[in-house]
Amino acid sequence: MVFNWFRRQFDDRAQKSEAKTTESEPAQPEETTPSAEEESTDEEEVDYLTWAKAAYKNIQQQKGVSTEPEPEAEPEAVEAQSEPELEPEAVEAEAQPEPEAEPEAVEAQPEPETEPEAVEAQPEPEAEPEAVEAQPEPEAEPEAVEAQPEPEPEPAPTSFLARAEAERQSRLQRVAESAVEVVEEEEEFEESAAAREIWPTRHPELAFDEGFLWSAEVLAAQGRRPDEISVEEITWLQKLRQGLDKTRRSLINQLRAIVGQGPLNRDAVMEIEAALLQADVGIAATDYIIEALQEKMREEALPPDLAIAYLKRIIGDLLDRPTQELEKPFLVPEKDRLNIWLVTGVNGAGKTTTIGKIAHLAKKSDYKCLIAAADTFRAAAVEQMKVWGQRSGVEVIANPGKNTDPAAVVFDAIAAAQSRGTELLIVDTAGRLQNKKNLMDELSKIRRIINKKAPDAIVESLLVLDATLGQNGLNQAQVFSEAVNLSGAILTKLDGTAKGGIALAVVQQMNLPIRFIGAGEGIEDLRPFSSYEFVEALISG
Ligand SMILES: Nc1nc2c(ncn2[C@@H]2O[C@H](COP(=O)(O)OP(=O)(O)OP(=O)(O)O)[C@@H](O)[C@H]2O)c(=O)[nH]1
Repeated sequence: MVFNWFRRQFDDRAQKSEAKTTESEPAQPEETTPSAEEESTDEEEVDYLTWAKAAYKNIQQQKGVSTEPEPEAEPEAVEAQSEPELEPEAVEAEAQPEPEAEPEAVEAQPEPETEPEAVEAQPEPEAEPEAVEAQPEPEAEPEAVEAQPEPEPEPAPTSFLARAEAERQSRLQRVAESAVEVVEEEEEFEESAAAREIWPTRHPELAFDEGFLWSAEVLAAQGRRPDEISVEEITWLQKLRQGLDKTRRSLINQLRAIVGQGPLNRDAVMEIEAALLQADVGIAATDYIIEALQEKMREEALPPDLAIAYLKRIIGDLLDRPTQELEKPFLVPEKDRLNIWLVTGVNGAGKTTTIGKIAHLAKKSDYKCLIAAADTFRAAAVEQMKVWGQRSGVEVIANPGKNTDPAAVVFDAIAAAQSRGTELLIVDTAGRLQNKKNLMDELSKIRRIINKKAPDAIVESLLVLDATLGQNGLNQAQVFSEAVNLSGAILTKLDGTAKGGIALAVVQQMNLPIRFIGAGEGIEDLRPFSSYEFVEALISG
């Protein structure tokens, strides 16, 4: 059973549920944004806590039972590689991925047959002990399980800010208590003979802390199961949240201050408008959000917490709009068929890095993947692409000559893909903007070659946009959308920018679905875009 990182599900489960969906309606959307009414209650938080503990144990177990070479070795190797000074030989030696290592690490997850008890047991707090006992950990402590659910009902504070602070404090208290339990369990585990054997394979950096709990809540809220969560998913969410920190701080602090004053009024809405514009949400998307808020306010007075929940919902719906039209929440390459993803964008936007990261996801998800290095314009681009190919373990088709015709490289790459049964061919393209006519000619020639040589392929044209450029990036995007029929956008460098709101502008102004987001230079720092996760990372407290 292979985890499909594009679909964010195990492949066989996704296929089964798709089959079920076509048989029996109504269909459940893959991504659901909880309504304001569904916002977390104390009771749900306790469930999340149980969920988080189960996920944490599962992750430790995945690392523990693995008899394969260190799975941690890969990200470390990759981090080391991102130094540009690294010797190509060293990269080659370190980057040669153990092809079996990852799938087996995935297989090492608990068998689905053992899951039903755990899954059934979760929603009922009474059933919790079985859920925890069902974890195949001999040292699961009954005392620890009994000690778990002790949420004291708290006196309802009067203002929103006071209530939020009280909730936060009580939650931190519970997290701290749970962390103690988990640490105690870890200590006992550490003392056992089995643990001494496997201890080095554990993830010392993965702490059961507030960040872990937040990530767990976000995954649980999307219907994910604790037994299918891997350390990469948790660390990615933590990274995303950390990356959006600057945007969140400026946006959320202002929103908090505004909505904390009581039911929304005209002045408050104007202040929200200013906060959105400062986060580079753009005029069109801001107008849309504010109009939706005002309409809701005309219907009913919104208390502060509902106003925030409603705002999250509006933003989530806006981000989902293009994918709802396509009825495809994620961009998933079709198996047993040639998918060609043409990656465009200006120099420096992060195309090469992004292609390397996507190739890595494809490899991890068991796709037969190939890269075409068709940016023949910039001298070092092909070499750079080859380094990323080595990192991800994906072959790069390139033409060794200087200033070769990019369309010829694509022609060769398609031929290679067809003869090898490749499922995903990712094409790197030149990003020069100085000469718009050349760019358009080049891209349309590549497109013609694809249409002619691979008429049955599923083709996507993806635009890579540097989020740190904010609204300026959108002007560049416009040029590319004139040159090639874009089908999606990829936002890079979301880490450390205060302009994360650009995601909303891309959707609203270009009507392009965001397909992936990048939040770092490492090979694991890119994931399929989830509006729910993005909004939670952007607007969570
Ligand atoms: N912080 C951060 N840096 C990134 C991210 N994606 C790419 N970069 C960095 O951005 C720089 C440019 O990335 P490239 O992948 O070379 O960009 P490109 O679009 O291929 O540029 P050319 O090769 O010049 O066409 C590199 O230093 C990358 O490490 C990201 O998500 N976060």
